[in-house]
Amino acid sequence: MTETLTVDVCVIGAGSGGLSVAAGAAQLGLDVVLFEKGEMGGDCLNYGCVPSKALIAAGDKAHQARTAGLGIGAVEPIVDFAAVMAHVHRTIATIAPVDSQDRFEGLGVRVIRAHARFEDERTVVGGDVRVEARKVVIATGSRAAVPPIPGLENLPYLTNETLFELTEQPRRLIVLGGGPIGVELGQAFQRLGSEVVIVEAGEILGREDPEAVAVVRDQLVADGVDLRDRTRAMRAETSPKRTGVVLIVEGPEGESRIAGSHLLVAVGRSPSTGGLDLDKAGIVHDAKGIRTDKALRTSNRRVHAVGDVAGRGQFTHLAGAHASLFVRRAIFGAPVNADALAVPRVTYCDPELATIGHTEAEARQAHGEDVRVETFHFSENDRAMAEGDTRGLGKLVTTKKGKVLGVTLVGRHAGDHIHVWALSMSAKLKLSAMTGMIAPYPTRGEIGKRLAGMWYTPALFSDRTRKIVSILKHLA
Ligand SMILES: Cc1cc2nc3c(=O)[nH]c(=O)nc-3n(C[C@H](O)[C@H](O)[C@H](O)COP(=O)(O)OP(=O)(O)OC[C@H]3O[C@@H](n4cnc5c(N)ncnc54)[C@H](O)[C@@H]3O)c2cc1C
Ligand SMILES: NC(=O)c1ccc[n+]([C@@H]2O[C@H](COP(=O)([O-])OP(=O)(O)OC[C@H]3O[C@@H](n4cnc5c(N)ncnc54)[C@H](O)[C@@H]3O)[C@@H](O)[C@H]2O)c1
Repeated sequence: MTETLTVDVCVIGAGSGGLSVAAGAAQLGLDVVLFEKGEMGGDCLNYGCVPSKALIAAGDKAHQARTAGLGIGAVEPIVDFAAVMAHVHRTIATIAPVDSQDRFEGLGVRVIRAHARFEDERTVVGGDVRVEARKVVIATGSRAAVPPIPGLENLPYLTNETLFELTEQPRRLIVLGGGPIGVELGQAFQRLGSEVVIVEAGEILGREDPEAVAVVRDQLVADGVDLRDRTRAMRAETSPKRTGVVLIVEGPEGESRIAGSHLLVAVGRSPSTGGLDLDKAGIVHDAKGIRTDKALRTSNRRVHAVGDVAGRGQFTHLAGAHASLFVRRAIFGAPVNADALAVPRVTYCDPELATIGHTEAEARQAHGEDVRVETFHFSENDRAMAEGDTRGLGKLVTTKKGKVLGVTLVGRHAGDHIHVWALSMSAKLKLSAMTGMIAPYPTRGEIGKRLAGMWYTPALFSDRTRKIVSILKHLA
């Protein structure tokens, strides 16, 4: 028998976005229903950020052993793949209680483990429950896009949803797609001892600053990854002995065959809108996701969309930011603007590549001549020298008046050093705030202050300043 609930907020999807909405709304005293058809925690916890970072950490350990240096002898590490995967799953299990049904029920949320869909403009149904809500939030995320490559459908290819279930280490892993997923996981598997080939239709990490990508590329090549840029997959076949896969590709040198024991498809994501019956609720959507305005409202004014499904970027921290915009707008009525968020992104390869705002190329396209770029290399950072790892650089992109348009950092722990720029951009701080900050020495984080300092250097040590100093000297 169907139970009917009337609530304040109905959330569909218990991933990064949906859980943040549900927790926020419930803790503010609202009645909340949360539908989840799969695992609590969604992609990030179960098939995305968490397992991938755990795997990358194991790959990093293997790499450190193999390369050591600074007077420490390198050794070829013994990789116990089953133990590595046990670490991956232990990490998921350790974090899982934060996203669990128990925790959310403890917060007062009614959690329904079922597929949800719209029955009409104001009703959501799932399992044995019909929900009428003042506000509905769609937070159904995204899934790996599978390209229409002839033969692929007949192969046991991997995606992020199946990769972390592997019990045997791939001997030779073909990674289709050189975006963040392909590069992060490709490098991790190579370092764990698999042979990895990355097949990329354009350039790897094509959205990022080419100078920064070159640093990552050099490391991937040094690790032994076989990088095939500007290479398109034309067909896929089972290998002659049926023990693996063969990808027939067209690259700069013409057509060739790449054989592998496994194939990982990582060519982007498709919004999870299937089976929601969005049309019954009058919700406009397309291949990029559900269309939303700057308050994340869909074409049905009762319904909002947050996270990957909103087609505005695919990051856990962005889904979280969307959730907080929803709470501010829909619950407190405050004005919000999802188009104006300063969203950092980090690819957790080694060295890490972190960006916020415009790259240099994007800034030049948007601002023409009104662009200044300062570049500082880790080869001039004392901590990097002490650690014997001077790979990488930072780039600060501003207008000629000093408005920060974007920052790119590539280097060890770059993801931790982009935070200060995320604060600077979200709080719209002046560059002088960065030079006025005392940065502890010696840290890689000093790169932020150095970049800002470089921006002022020409004006500070100019003839005009010298003249002022000379006048002040005589007045003193
Ligand atoms: C390999 C990989 C690595 C990643 N690494 C990072 C990283 O390091 N940092 C980062 O910021 N981002 C990373 N991401 C991206 C990040 O995982 C996503 O941006 C994030 O999970 C999006 O959250 P979400 O809430 O929008 O969707 P999801 O986490 O996908 O959650 C959506 C939930 O909705 C459920 N659902 C769908 N349809 C229905 C329905 N009809 N009824 C009920 N439930 C439904 C799904 O089962 C799912 O649990 C990574 C992604 C991948 C694939
Ligand atoms: N560290 C992180 O924050 C992190 C990590 C992983 C994923 N993510 C999120 O997930 C999203 C999806 O990642 P992704 O790497 O799957 O997608 P992506 O869209 O970022 O990159 C996919 C790559 O595959 C290439 N490609 C597309 N079709 C191809 C084909 N047929 N043959 C060869 N190459 C092809 C594209 O040129 C592109 O470079 C990311 O954009 C990011 O938002 C974030």
